[in-house]
Formats: sequence, structure tokens, C-alpha cells
Amino acid sequence: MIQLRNITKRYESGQEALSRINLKVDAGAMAFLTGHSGAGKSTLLKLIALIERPTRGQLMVNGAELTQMKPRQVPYFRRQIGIIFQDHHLLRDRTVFDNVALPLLIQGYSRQEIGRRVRAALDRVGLLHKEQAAPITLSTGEQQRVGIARAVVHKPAILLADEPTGNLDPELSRDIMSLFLQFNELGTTVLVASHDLDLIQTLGKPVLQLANGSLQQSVVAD
Ligand SMILES: Nc1ncnc2c1ncn2[C@@H]1O[C@H](COP(=O)(O)OP(=O)(O)OP(=O)(O)O)[C@@H](O)[C@H]1O
Repeated sequence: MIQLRNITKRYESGQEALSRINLKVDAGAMAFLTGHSGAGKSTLLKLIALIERPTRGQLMVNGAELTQMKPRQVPYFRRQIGIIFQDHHLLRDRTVFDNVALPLLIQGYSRQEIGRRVRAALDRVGLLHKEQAAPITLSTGEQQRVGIARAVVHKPAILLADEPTGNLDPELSRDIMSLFLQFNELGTTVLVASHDLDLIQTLGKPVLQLANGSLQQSVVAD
């Protein structure tokens, strides 16, 4: 599903964020990505989502070779991916429903299909009763769950999360991680970057260690 071969990423500043990374994540597998601040976790997720391009190496995602992908193909490629950030980037002047509907509106779904899918995604994160609420009236954990609903509403094959529990207390962090485990159970390939070693080591999934742009374990089987 995801395969990196000898991937190096050097930013224009000259900073080498990743050095000759090899990684294979099977379809339907789940793993956590950890490492010190600046180790390259966000960069690795951005390469897989084609937010950044590698400097060298080969990167295959769901059968596509990303290094050769033309800019006009990128939006179609991204439909296979859901991304969750620590700061969930919700639109403050729209309801919860509208925030979650956004990816489907962009992809041209019918109003009826949007309603059905948005409610299914909100139900899955336990927030169906908040569909007409403004994001600002929700707790931080609820806002993060809206971000997760928005990331999964188009049923992506791959879910990427960058420090999704960074602002949450231990109990809420565990709830959020359980949601990712549930999506994985349903067949989604999931990669979560997290500093929270105490939590992620209890979840029964491989923990990949990035250190100074290098990765130790490199195969994640389903
Ligand atoms: N857009 C950028 N331009 C230049 N350098 C960058 C850019 N983004 C990241 N870097 C550098 O690349 C290295 C890896 O950064 P990255 O954000 O991937 O690490 P991280 O492991 O996610 O860190 P954190 O846990 O602090 O979020 C760092 O040295 C960072 O300063």
C-alpha cells in the first residue's frame, strides 16, 4: 500500500529531514511513527500525502509512483487519503456538518449522498447530535473528532494523522487512538505520528522509530 525506497528529503533551506528511508506498509496495516522533535515524522507523512515531494528515492502509494505524478493528478490521488492534524483546521464560521461535508462538496457529490455520508462519519465518531453546532462551542476532544470525521468522510484507503492527541488529556487521547484502531479494523491503512510513547506502546501495533531522519524498522505487515 505504501512503499518508500531510499527516500531522502532535503528542504530548500538545506535541512535534510529524511535520509535514505525504506519503509513498506501493507494494505490494511496500522503503525505508529515516533521520534524526537525534528526527527522527520511530519515530513514522512507529508511525502505520503504528496504535500511535499522527495528529493531522491521512490515512493509508491496504492500502486501509484508519486515521484512521477503530474500536478493535475494530485487532487485525484489525494482522494485516497485522509489527513488529521494536531490543529484540526476547522472552519469556525461553518457548522460541524458543513465542515465534515467539505471534502465531498469539492469532489462533487450529490446533496443526498453528502447528507448520508456526513451523518455516517459523525455517527462513527459519536457526534451525530452535534451536526448543527459551531465548532467553537465544542470541547477540544470533540473538535478533534470532527477533524477525524472530515478525514474519513470520503472513505479513504489510507488515514494519516500527525500528532492527533497533542492537545488532549490522557483519557481523551486514548479515545482518539481507539477511533484510529476502529478504522483500521474496518480495513483502512493507518499511520499515526505521535510523541506519546506511553500510550502508543499499549495499543498492540508496531511503533516505528525515526531518529535524525533515519528509520529502524521498515516493514509493517497486516
Ligand atoms: N518546510 C520546511 N522547510 C525547511 N525545513 C523544514 C521544513 N519542515 C520541516 N523542516 C525541518 O526538517 C526536520 C524534520 O521536521 P519534521 O517537522 O518532519 O519533524 P517532526 O519529527 O515532525 O518534528 P515535531 O515532532 O517537532 O513535529 C526539522 O529539522 C525541521 O526543522
